Amino acid sequence: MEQRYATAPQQVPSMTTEELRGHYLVEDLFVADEVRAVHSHHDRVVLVGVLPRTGPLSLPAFPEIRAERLFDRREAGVVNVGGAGTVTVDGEEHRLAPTACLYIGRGAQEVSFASDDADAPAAFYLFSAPAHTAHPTVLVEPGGGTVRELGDPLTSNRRTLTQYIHENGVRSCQVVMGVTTLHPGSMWNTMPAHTHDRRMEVYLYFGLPEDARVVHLLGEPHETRHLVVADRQAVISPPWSLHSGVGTASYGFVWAMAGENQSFDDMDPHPAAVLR
Ligand SMILES: O=C[C@H](O)[C@@H](O)CC(=O)C(=O)O
Ligand SMILES: [Zn+2]
Repeated sequence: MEQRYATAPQQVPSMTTEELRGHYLVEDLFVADEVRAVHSHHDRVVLVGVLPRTGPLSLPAFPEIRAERLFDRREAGVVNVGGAGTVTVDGEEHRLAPTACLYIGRGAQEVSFASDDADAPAAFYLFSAPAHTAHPTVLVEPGGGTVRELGDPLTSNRRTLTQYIHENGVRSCQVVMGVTTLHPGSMWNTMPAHTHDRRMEVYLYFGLPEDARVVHLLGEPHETRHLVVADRQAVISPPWSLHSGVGTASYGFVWAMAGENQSFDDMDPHPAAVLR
């Protein structure tokens, strides 16, 4: 488990490109036949990437959190950003089609992952946060959550946002999670941009062609920086950072938050004209 300690906005102006990427970009979460984990100390979120190709993979113990199992004190949302596959939680198999979401509640013991087809392997993305109680493990089929249509083709930001784990959907302690997919020809996400100082957030970009990139904006609204992001890379947004991006091709992303509240609309807008 890689440790990413929390950062303050005052650090951002002096960071080089490499430093910005080292703090906020997760480049290699999905490696064939491996389980990779990154611990962001912003709200103690753990990101895990699991890419089972030649056989099933089990979720290991992570000594850094001093627990026998990841779910001893935690919950997680899982979204499959690869081909179809299966997540088995304490003997119960859950089949995840591409972009399906599985919530795993506190107390789960044995968790394993498998792909249907080694030539189109599943890619399971876990977003885990500390949990004070156990909510039931629930599967949501692709598009099965609360759907919001956002943006306009004229501003190149027409997109479909699906909330899976949220206040009025699958229950959790902290995790709020969903998937946004851009319509063909639309390239901008989350513009106008926003911050939510009560929650951190992570975007995992997927479905981006190999030679395309997303230019992702971060930082305080009056002091923005950018990261050039490839497919299946994640960006950590501290609560004080905006998070928005534009692709050189269209794409989707898994967004997930944890923190003080689960109120999706508790956000402060920052129109384009105020950004610096
Ligand atoms: O706080 C909410 C998150 O940033 C995302 O849900 C926004 C998003 O997916 C979008 O505008 O497309
Ligand atoms: Zn947000």
